[in-house]
Amino acid sequence: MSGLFITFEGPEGAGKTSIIQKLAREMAEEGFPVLLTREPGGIKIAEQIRGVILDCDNTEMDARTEALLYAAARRQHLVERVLPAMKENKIVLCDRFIDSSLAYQGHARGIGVEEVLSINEFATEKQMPSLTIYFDIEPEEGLKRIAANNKREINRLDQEEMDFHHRVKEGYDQVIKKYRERFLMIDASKDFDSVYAQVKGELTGYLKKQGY
Ligand SMILES: Nc1ncnc2c1ncn2[C@@H]1O[C@H](COP(=O)(O)OP(=O)(O)OP(=O)(O)O)[C@@H](O)[C@H]1O
Ligand SMILES: Cc1cn([C@H]2C[C@H](O)[C@@H](COP(=O)(O)O)O2)c(=O)[nH]c1=O
Repeated sequence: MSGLFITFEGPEGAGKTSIIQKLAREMAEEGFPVLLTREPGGIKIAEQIRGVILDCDNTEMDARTEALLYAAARRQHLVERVLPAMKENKIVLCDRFIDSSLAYQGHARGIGVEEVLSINEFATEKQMPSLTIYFDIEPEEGLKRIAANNKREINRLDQEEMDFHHRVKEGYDQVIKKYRERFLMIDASKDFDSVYAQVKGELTGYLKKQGY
């Protein structure tokens, strides 16, 4: 398989989506073969599953049902969008992937990181990103940013209590320890331009090492 699969992770409101959108635009202008996509979603079936998972009315959803729905959306998105793009030598930039499931469902929901990893290994046939850029921010700060953005729709997971968001951060800390060599850490608490410069600098260095 050629191409590159790069994922972006972090708690709610860390700034991933805004930064990656600008990054993808600039990289495309510079001639890089970039594909920007997201999870859950990115293609029709996965966007439909996203609707079910994030619907604020679905408060009765069981934690394992939630984990399976994320894994199902991931499977379809991987085979329909990510892998074909990689075959065409594209650089796939994906807003969230398996690490979100390990942190949110595995740790924060209490299912267990290894249990959630095993259903995801089934879903992905062990396809992992080559690089993951982690947006490091305290949950309170990220949620404050979301609250200040009146265009952003609040979803079912945003509405979880503060303890849940702290457990998500703890979950990410575990995942980063487990896969240390794949992660690049970004201080996402800084202003937008500083965060963008950090991400662009790190990614450019990585792409050079990969022969781009
Ligand atoms: N460095 C920054 N400083 C202050 N505000 C920011 C910064 N980066 C992004 N924002 C703003 O914070 C809000 C959340 O950003 P964004 O949607 O990009 O985060 P996200 O990590 O994708 O969140 P989520 O995963 O919850 O969707 C937006 O209103 C965005 O404009
Ligand atoms: C992939 C994935 C996502 N989540 C959570 C994380 C967020 O709360 C939402 C997605 O919303 P965003 O605005 O696109 O970040 O879903 C999760 O719990 N598990 C996952 O695998």
